[in-house]
Amino acid sequence: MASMSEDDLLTVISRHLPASTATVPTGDDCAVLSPAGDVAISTDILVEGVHFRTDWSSAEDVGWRCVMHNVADAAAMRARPMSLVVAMVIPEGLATEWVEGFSKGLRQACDHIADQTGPIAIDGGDMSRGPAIMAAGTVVGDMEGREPVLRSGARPGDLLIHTGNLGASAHGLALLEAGETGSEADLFRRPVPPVALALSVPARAMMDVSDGLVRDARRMAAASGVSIALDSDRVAAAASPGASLHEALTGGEDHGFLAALPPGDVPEGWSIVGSIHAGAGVTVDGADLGELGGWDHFTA
Ligand SMILES: Nc1ncnc2c1ncn2[C@@H]1O[C@H](COP(=O)(O)OP(=O)(O)OP(=O)(O)O)[C@@H](O)[C@H]1O
Ligand SMILES: Cc1ncc(C[n+]2csc(CCOP(=O)(O)O)c2C)c(N)n1
Ligand SMILES: [Mg+2]
Repeated sequence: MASMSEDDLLTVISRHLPASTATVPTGDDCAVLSPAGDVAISTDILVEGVHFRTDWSSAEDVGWRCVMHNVADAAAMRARPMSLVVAMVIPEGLATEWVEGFSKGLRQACDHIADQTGPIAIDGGDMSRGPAIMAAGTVVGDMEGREPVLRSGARPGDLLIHTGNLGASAHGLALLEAGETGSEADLFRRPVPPVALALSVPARAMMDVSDGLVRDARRMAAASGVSIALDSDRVAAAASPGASLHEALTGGEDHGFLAALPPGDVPEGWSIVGSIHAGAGVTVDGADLGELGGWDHFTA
């Protein structure tokens, strides 16, 4: 690593990135994009020791997550994820192979998303030395003429629906902490947000679930000025097979989608987990949950 210049490292990284359709792709001071509609933009950081451990996740896994955490935010607005820039902090002594593997993971995730919703590329980034591995992705989403779906659109009478691997990441984390393996550990390493389902759902409100169902539902309830009633039987039925009810209610990082849908048919791939009412806050089976929460970086 010490012998590699920044330019050499960039050459290694670039070799693995997906082909771009950007008007000006990576390589200049900025990329230039030509979206069809309004732009949705969001950013998400992964920090070694906080979001991943290198003994639990390969470099490819971390690259994959960097893309998935970001594209989920774009899709949650009903924007088609079209481009990412990725800024990295690389500690001294980190093998070039790790950075190369990370780039391969970016590519694998972009290929997966491209298969679902169309082309997406890494159109730039930045690198610096620093004390721990960090990767900050910034996603650009193309609204393509659609109206954004906000957290504030839920109305009393709506159904609360979810799609994704609810609780899988939390269960996977528990498996890894116990030194065990399993399909949820794989989903922790490589979450798969169902972005195509988010882009097509006729929802009134939507968000990706990053900090846990209850905590994120509270955010939707607050933004919409409504109360959200979660039904534990329905949550358990919607949960990822190995996940407990507690993991489904409080686990984060699955990056599935939570949406408020006007009454009617539930689209394929989505499950009802609750309902929207007048009032405030979130209940489970009618009970106020007090502090039962989810992930908070500053109190965890
Ligand atoms: N440091 C910051 N400066 C400005 N805005 C911020 C900052 N951190 C968060 N925000 C904004 O606050 C809102 C809530 O942030 P939060 O990180 O909870 O978003 P989120 O979508 O729930 O997270 P995730 O990326 O895990 O899906 C977002 O609109 C985000 O852009
Ligand atoms: C090593 C390790 N320990 C704990 C966790 C759990 N974890 C970290 S951040 C987060 C919530 C989402 O954060 P953000 O909103 O920043 O995406 C969760 C559930 C992990 N992933 N890795
Ligand atoms: Mg989000």
